Amino acid sequence: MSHQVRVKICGLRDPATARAAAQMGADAIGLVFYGPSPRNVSVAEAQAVLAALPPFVTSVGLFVNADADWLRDLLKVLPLDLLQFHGDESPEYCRSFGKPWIKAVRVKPDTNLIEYAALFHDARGLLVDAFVEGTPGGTGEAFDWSLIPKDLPLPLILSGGLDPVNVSEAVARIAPWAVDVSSGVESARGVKDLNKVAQFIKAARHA
Ligand SMILES: O=C(O)c1ccccc1NCC(=O)[C@H](O)[C@H](O)COP(=O)(O)O
Repeated sequence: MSHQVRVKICGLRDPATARAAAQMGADAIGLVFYGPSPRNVSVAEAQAVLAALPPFVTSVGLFVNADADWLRDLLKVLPLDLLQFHGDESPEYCRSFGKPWIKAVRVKPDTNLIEYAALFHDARGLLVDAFVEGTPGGTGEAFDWSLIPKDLPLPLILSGGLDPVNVSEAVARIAPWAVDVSSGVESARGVKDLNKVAQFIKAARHA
């Protein structure tokens, strides 16, 4: 039996937008903790977003080679459900926080996703994203989906350049466990457009 694809809206920064995205049917929301990103949030902003979420919506924190002590301290004051690692983190680092986590892989033509899945075997899923030199994520760029093997042994989260127009084809072709979007539902970098969020969720679910 096929599952209904889960939808994660990434890079939310304020409580009203996060709550609206959840009410539109988002299964998960992502909070970016990466200073150079236009979607970076402070601890206080993240706390406000979490407080505004209805139940059964997964809160995901995104990190890029974050200092382990800093992240441990963050988790004492921010009850994130899931950690998403976007840098060069090792499997040992990822599992050291005692929280469920997923690993992002930025796919190049020679990337072996089966090897990544073996290396990060205790991740809850593998998020595949476009490789863009110098930018660890949220680029709005897609990659060649034919590089994704059909027999990946971890739940696949497809991201990279998805938008309300291409997401239904992506779901139909790849059948991922979940889709993840940021730029494709924005009106400007870091500014979510709720009409696009609604269109994206509808298109993903009706693929
Ligand atoms: O969104 C960011 O600015 C970001 C910065 C650093 C690491 C990861 C980041 N985003 C990660 C995401 O989960 C995005 O949803 C994913 O990369 C897809 O982004 P997009 O192509 O813009 O939809």
